[in-house]
Amino acid sequence: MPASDKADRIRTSVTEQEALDFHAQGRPGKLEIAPTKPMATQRDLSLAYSPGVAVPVKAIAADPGTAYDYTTRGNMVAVITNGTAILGLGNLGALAAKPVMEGKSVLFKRFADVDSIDLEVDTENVDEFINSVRYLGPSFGGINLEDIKAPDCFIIEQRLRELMDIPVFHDDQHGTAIIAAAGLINALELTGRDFKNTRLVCNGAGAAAIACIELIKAMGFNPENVTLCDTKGVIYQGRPEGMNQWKSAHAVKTDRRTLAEAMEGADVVLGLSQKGAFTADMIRSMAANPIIFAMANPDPEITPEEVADIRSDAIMATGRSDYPNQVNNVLGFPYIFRGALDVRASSINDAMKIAAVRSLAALAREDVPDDVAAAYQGTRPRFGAEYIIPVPFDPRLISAIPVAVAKAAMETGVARKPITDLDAYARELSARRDPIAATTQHLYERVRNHPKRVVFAEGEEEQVMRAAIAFANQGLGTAILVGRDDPLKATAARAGIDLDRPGIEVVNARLSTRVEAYTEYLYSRLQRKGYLLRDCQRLINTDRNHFSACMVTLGDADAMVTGTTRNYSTALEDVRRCIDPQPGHRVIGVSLALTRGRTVLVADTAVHDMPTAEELADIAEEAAGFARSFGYEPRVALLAYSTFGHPTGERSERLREAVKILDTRRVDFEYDGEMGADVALNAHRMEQYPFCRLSGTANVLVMPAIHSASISTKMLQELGGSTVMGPILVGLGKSVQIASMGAKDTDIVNMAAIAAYNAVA
Ligand SMILES: NC(=O)C1=CN([C@@H]2O[C@H](COP(=O)(O)OP(=O)(O)OC[C@H]3O[C@@H](n4cnc5c(N)ncnc54)[C@H](OP(=O)(O)O)[C@@H]3O)[C@@H](O)[C@H]2O)C=CC1
Ligand SMILES: CC(=O)C(=O)O
Ligand SMILES: [Mg+2]
Repeated sequence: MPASDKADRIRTSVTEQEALDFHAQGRPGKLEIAPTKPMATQRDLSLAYSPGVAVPVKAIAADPGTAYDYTTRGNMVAVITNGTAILGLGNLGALAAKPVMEGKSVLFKRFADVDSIDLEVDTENVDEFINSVRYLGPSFGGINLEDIKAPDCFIIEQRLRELMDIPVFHDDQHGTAIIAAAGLINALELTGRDFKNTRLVCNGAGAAAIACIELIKAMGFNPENVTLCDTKGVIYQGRPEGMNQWKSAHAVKTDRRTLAEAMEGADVVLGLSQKGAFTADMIRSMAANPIIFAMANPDPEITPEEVADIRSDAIMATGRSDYPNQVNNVLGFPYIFRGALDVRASSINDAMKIAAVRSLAALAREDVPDDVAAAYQGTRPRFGAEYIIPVPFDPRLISAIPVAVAKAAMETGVARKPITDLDAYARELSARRDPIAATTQHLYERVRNHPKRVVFAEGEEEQVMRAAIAFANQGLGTAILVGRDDPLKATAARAGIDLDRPGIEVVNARLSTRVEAYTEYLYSRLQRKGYLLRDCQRLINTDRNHFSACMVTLGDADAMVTGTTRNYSTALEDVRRCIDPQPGHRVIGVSLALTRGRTVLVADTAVHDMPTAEELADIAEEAAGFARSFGYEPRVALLAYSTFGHPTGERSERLREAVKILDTRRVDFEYDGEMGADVALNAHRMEQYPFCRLSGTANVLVMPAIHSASISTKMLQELGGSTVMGPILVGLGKSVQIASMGAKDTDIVNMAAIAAYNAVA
């Protein structure tokens, strides 16, 4: 497949409206602060606040190191900017930088469980900025400077490093340099080049660019072979205009004056400048097998499609997440600070940065194990031109990079709390990562690689239209909206939604040429169940669930999503009138409960009211199969209020019976029960039953009945802070998902994506 086709296929897009809606919906912005201690009783108040709080105050006054034990300091990083170089958008001011800084803060949390707050300082005066930050040291374990223009950023970072005793790290400089260096090491290896003889051009001579070339030179890259360019062209020795001391340090003796001249015959070009800075002719003039890192955000110096149109021998990377090879500092800052915080480092030094580079470069060369493959684009990546660097969702990053950084900090004497057992530390780190990212990433990427036609049965609803557009825009396939023309158009017009776009189809049941075929099909199924032909005609003409389910059954769509306007059970009955279970399967609902560091699947949350022992065994089998399809190796616990026979009771008997039935079926997954939820989910509690056959805590929970399934998942969601996806329908002969009544557009897209995923052969 030509590279440009591949890039088109992989690239996703979001509309400007979607980006605004995403930020505005619910609580505006992307962050909130949540307490970590209960504040429920008079006693809590006495401990958290006066008088109890005085005790840690005195302890910290006596020994400042204990602030790490008694306050948030040890896991708290400030993301600080003045908005003078926001991405590649330029100087748009402190306030406009806030969405990016909130974004960096949530990435800290999402990827490395580092708590973070954004601070926008409204001054372009270097001294004022330094003074605003220097006194904030007691509040934080680290300072991540962001999007401050060069050369101010060099002075600011240097002075704050001298003034503060916690890590001060300018992400655009060092974060970018670390990732670019790791990608470069791998790209050089793949093209048979080395640090000595490779000729590199760097376009941009600001924060990111200067740090990148300083780091690679520090790692051994031949300085004579590096040409730096800025808006005025090549930075040559003696250039009079647009210079500063940081540029001068990298000025070279050369007759070349323009970027185009510099790039002629170059092996590598790093873009840390602005959208569109590289032309086709420049790329054409580069050496064979050129390495092109177009890292400007949000739009690169040249797109992978444009490069692919010119030449097929390039290794291409951008700063964006929707192309292969994302060279972006998101791969670095969460993990570098994780490691630095965990050893209470006083700074982030060169050894720690180089350790991060090597760790990242090495990870891309390793085989991708099964449980990690899920984070990649449907297919398992292999070290090569389209995979020179891990993706941000790679779950190995959290256990690899912080360990390397912490180790380097200890070796260079900046660790104030060394870690003795680094293996145990690596294991702890894995548990800090929220698994939802890898799960959903895998699902979306698989569908993107196999786009589907999904019918959205309730097409007249505004949130369904928005979901359909998001589905199509994300490259998941074609969204078919079912609805009557007039109300559909009226709702779209009122909501300002334009449905006339690629990837969206509208089908009106009354006008469809397929009505007769659907009616005949439905009548063949229902004629012995008391339905007349005219009843079936009415169902097809007027009921969108029946019409849509028949579309899927008769091959006019691959999958269906419904549920926002009806009760779950009503929608399910409608669908089941048209679609049978998969042969040999039982239809059940599985909910995914995602809590920090852990995912559990709960079944049956949708169909069986009070299952028999036989049905419970079926549910266990269906749920285990579903777990595998999502990349989890199932450990199934059949739950009850009792554990292995105590206390005795009739309800637990059914679960015990189900375990015996599974024994006779010789299934190929781990299961045991009956047991309480505490035993299933807590390794120490499980140890009290050494005969328990599960090799670890359960990740699939079979509930004794629908009420306990529903109550427990809803409690997890409301009280436990879990994200719950589902119920996801499993076992139907065609792929249908039912969203919950009143679901928002993002929930509906998720359900549509799951429906499409299940339709992928
Ligand atoms: N992928 C990633 O992880 C990251 C990417 N970046 C991207 O790098 C770019 C620069 O960011 P940063 O270093 O923080 O910003 P700075 O403001 O510090 O530096 C910008 C530099 O780019 C130069 N420049 C701007 N336009 C052009 C052009 N058309 N041709 C040549 N040089 C140009 C400027 O030249 P002059 O000195 O003459 O004004 C300046 O040297 C941005 O697009 C940003 O998004 C940054 C950090 C991380
Ligand atoms: C990624 C980043 O930090 C930037 O583009 O500025
Ligand atoms: Mg930045």
